[in-house]
Amino acid sequence: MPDLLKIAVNGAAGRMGQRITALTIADPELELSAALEYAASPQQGHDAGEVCGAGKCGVTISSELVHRVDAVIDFSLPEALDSILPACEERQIPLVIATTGYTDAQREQIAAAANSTPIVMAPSMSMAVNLVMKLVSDAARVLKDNTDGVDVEIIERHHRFKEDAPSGTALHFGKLVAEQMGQENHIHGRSGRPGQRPHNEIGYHALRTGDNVGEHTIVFGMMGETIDLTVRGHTRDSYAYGALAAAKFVASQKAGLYSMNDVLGL
Ligand SMILES: NC(=O)c1ccc[n+]([C@@H]2O[C@H](COP(=O)([O-])OP(=O)(O)OC[C@H]3O[C@@H](n4cnc5c(N)ncnc54)[C@H](O)[C@@H]3O)[C@@H](O)[C@H]2O)c1
Ligand SMILES: O=C(O)C1=N[C@H](C(=O)O)CCC1
Repeated sequence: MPDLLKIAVNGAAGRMGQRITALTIADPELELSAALEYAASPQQGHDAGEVCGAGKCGVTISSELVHRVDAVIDFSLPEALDSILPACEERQIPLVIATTGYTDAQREQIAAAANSTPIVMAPSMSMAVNLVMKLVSDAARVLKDNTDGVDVEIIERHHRFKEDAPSGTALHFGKLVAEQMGQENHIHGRSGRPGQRPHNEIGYHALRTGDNVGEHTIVFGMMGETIDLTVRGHTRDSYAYGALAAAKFVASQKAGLYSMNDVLGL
C-alpha cells in the first residue's frame, strides 16, 4: 500500500481552497495534512473539512506550515507569497502555485525559489484551458503572415468577486499569441478616441458578472472572416482536479519551474 501524499492547502477557506480541500479529502491517494489561512482569518482554528462542507476531518485551519508535507497547493492571494514561498523554499517543499495577479518582481522571486524546490505554476489548472492554449499558439503561428493582418483580442469573463483583471489566463493567452505574431503592445480596454486599430497590439477585455467561474475567448479578426476560440468552465472543479494532478506531479520532481504542459504531457 503506497504511502498517501501529504497535502497542505494555502488559502483553504477560499472559493478554490474549499474545493481543493474537499477533493483532497476525497482522493484515495492524498492526505490532507494542513489547511492554511492568514493569521487574522476568522476561520483560524476551524475544522477545514467543516469549512468546505466535507464534514469534520480533524485538520484545523492554521497560519503556519509546521509539519513536513509532500506538496503545498496555493490558491490564495498575491500578498500571501511572502509567507508561503519562503516556507516551501527553505524546506524544499514542492509547491503548486495557482494564484494570479503577481507583480513581475514576485514572479522573479518564484523563479528564483524554483532553483531549490520544484514548483508548478499556471494561471489555469484546467486541462481544457491548457489544451486551448496550445491551439491558440498553433493558430497564431499559422496566421502570423496573413497579408491583411490579424487583429487579436482577448475577452475574459469571471465572477463579480474576482479581484484581479485581466485574468492571469488572459494574460498568458496574450503572451502565447505575441510570442508567435510579435505584437508589442497590450491594450486593456479602449475608450475616448483611440483612432484606427494598429496591428501591433493585442486588446484585453475583462467582464465581471455573477458567478461565472471562468470563460476565455481569443478572437483572430481578419478581413472577410474571424476565428473565435472559446473555453469556459462550468464549475471550479475543472481547476481543482488539475491542481491535484499538479500536486501529484510536483511531489516527485527535482527543483525547477514547471507548467501544466509538464503535468498534462501536452
Ligand atoms: N490557476 C487556476 O486554475 C485558478 C483557478 C481559480 C482561481 N485562481 C486564482 O486563485 C486565487 C484565489 O481565487 P479564489 O477565487 O479562491 O479567491 P478567494 O478570495 O475566495 O480565496 C483566497 C483565499 O486566500 C486567503 N488568503 C489571503 N491571504 C492569505 C495568506 N497570507 N495566507 C494564506 N491564505 C491567505 C483568503 O483568506 C482566502 O480564503 C486567485 O488569485 C485566482 O485568480 C487560479
Ligand atoms: O476565479 C478566478 O479568479 C480565476 N482565476 C484564474 C485567472 O485569473 O486566470 C483562472 C480562472 C479562474
